[in-house]
Amino acid sequence: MAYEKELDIALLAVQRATLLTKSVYTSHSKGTLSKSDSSPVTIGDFGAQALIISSILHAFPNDEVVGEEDADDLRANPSLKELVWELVQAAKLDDSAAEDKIGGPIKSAEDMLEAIDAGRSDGGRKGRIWALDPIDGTKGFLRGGQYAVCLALMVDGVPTVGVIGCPNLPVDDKTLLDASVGIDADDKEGKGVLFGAVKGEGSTSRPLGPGALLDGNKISMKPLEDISQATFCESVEAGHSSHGDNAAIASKLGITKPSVRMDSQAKYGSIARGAGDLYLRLPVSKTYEEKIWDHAAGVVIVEEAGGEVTDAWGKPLDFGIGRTLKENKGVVAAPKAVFSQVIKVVKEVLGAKQ
Ligand SMILES: Nc1ncnc2c1ncn2[C@@H]1O[C@H](COP(=O)(O)OS(=O)(=O)O)[C@@H](OP(=O)(O)O)[C@H]1O
Ligand SMILES: [Mg+2]
Repeated sequence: MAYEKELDIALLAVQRATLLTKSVYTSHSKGTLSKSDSSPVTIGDFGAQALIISSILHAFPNDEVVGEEDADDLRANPSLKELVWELVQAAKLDDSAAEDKIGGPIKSAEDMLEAIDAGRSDGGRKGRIWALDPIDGTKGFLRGGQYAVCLALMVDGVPTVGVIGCPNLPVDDKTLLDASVGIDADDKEGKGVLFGAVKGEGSTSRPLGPGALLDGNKISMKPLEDISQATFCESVEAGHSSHGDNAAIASKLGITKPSVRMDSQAKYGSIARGAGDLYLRLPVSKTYEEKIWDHAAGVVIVEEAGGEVTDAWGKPLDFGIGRTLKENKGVVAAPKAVFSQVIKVVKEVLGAKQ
C-alpha cells in the first residue's frame, strides 16, 4: 500500500497525543490558558503539538510541518513550560513497540519547545508538508463535546494521508448522529475513534484506545437516494459557519431533519462513516481565511470514503498556497452522487446575497 509507513506513524502519533488531551481534560481542569479569547488555547494544544511533531520528524526528518501553535508563550512563561513538560513526559503508549516506532519520549524540555516550533513552515506547493491541528474545536473540548486531533500529509500541495482522533465520538460507525452527539461530558467510557485514509486507498476507522492499533474497518459515506432525507452537520459557533445560510440551503433541498451541530473535524469523520451526510460551512466573515490544518485531514478521509469536497462556490480547495486556504471561501462536503445537486443550491443561496 502506498504511504503505509506515513499512515502508521500518523495513527500512532495522533493516538498518543489524543490520549494526552483526554488526560488534560480530566486532571488539569481542561488546562485553559485564555478563556475569554475567541480562539482559546489549552496546555493540551502545546503538549499534543510537541508529541506529534517529534513523532513525525523522528520518522521523516526531511519533512516540514505547518502546526497551529508555536512555543513563544512557553518560552516566555517558565511555569507554563514546566506544566506542559510534565504532561508530555507522562504521555506514553502502553505498547512499547509502537512507542519506539514514533521515537519514544521527548528527551528534554528544550527538545519539546523545538518540536513545537518546528510547526512554523509556511506551507507551499512543493514537497512533503504535514498540516497539524493539535486540538481542533477547542471550544468543543472546553464544553466536554466534540473535538479532534488532526494530522495530514500534503504531497506537492495535495492532501494525501489524513488521520483524525475523535475521543468523544462513538466507536461504532453505525451510530447515527443526533443533536445530542456533542454532549457527553461525564461518560466517556467506550468512546473514541481514530479515522485514517490514504489517497487512492480508502478510509478506515478503529477504536482510539489504549493498546496496539488495529488495521481498521473500511468506512464509506451513506448512499443517499433522496437528498431530502439527508442529515447535515455544521459548526456549533455561528461565527464560523452561517447557520442562516445553511438552513436556507437545507430547506431548498427539502431537508427537514434538524442540523447536527458539532465542533471540529469530527464533522468530516462523521459523514465519512455514514453517521451523517453533508457538511456545510458557509462563510460568515468576508475576510476570514480558512486554515489548512482545519481541513486537510478531513478532506482525505471524506474523499476516500466516496465524497467530494470543494469551497462554497464549487472551487477545489487549494492547500498549496501557504498556511491558509486564501483562494477559497467556505467548505461543502457531500457524497459524490449528490454533490452537484448540493453545490447548485449553495451557489443559489450565496448568489442571492451578493
Ligand atoms: N471566523 C471564523 N470563521 C471560520 N472558522 C473560524 C473562524 N474563527 C476561527 N475559526 C476556526 O474554526 C475552527 C473550529 O471550527 P469548527 O467548525 O470545527 O468548530 S466550531 O463548531 O465552529 O467551534 C477553529 O479551530 P480551533 O482553533 O482549532 O478550534 C478555528 O481555526
Ligand atoms: Mg482548528
